[in-house]
Amino acid sequence: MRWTLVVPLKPLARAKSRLSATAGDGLRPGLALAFAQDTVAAVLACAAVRDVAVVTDDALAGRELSRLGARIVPDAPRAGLNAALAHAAGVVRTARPTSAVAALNADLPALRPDELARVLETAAEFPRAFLPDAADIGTTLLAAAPGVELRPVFGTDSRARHRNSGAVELTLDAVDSVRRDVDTGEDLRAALALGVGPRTAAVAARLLIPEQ
Ligand SMILES: Nc1nc2c(ncn2[C@@H]2O[C@H](COP(=O)(O)OP(=O)(O)OP(=O)(O)O)[C@@H](O)[C@H]2O)c(=O)[nH]1
Ligand SMILES: C=C(OP(=O)(O)O)C(=O)O
Repeated sequence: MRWTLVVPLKPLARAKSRLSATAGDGLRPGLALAFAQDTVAAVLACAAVRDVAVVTDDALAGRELSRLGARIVPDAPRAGLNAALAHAAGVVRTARPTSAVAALNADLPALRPDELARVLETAAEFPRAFLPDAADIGTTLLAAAPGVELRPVFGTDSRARHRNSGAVELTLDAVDSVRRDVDTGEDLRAALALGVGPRTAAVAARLLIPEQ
């Protein structure tokens, strides 16, 4: 089974607010874009993925991510993350009615295509399945088989909320890169230790080595 992935991204100026102690206003939007670029590049390199739609109203991110090969879906109905994901899943299914669809966060700069492929292969065994984040509190991926509605409930305590919604929790070993979302400075250090993509590495180098 090959998948269509839906990746949500807020406007860069507002993204990654919890990284403000690590990256000032000058660098944070670029860091959020670098995370999204490295995430989308890894998704597009994954053999289990047919195509990627990024849900965003950010013009710069839209240009840069479509250059990588993503389709850009405008953020509608502008009622937050879950409404945007549900809308985008509907849009991609209009084009491909029988597609398996998965939502994946845009803040996975250490993402490895082979690990994503293993997660998607396992998700394909269930109508709906999700992968908890590295902290075991949130969610990095929510998958729906062909013909099954995505019904996303990302946000606070989304691991419990996705479990309560009937989605199957995936408990795989050695898929750390798919679970390693970056919300804080400590998360960024953990992602750097796993090994991040080239765009995040370049911005992180500027963060850690201040310019003269
Ligand atoms: N399209 C879209 N994406 C969103 C929206 N809200 C959040 N996202 C994206 O969903 C994922 C998780 O978002 P959050 O944790 O709420 O925000 P964040 O920018 O990652 O981090 P904080 O600002 O620190 O909360 C990220 O990929 C965000 O860019 C929204 O309203 N629309
Ligand atoms: C929105 C979520 O991600 P974050 O950890 O970035 O808040 C979530 O885990 O449901």
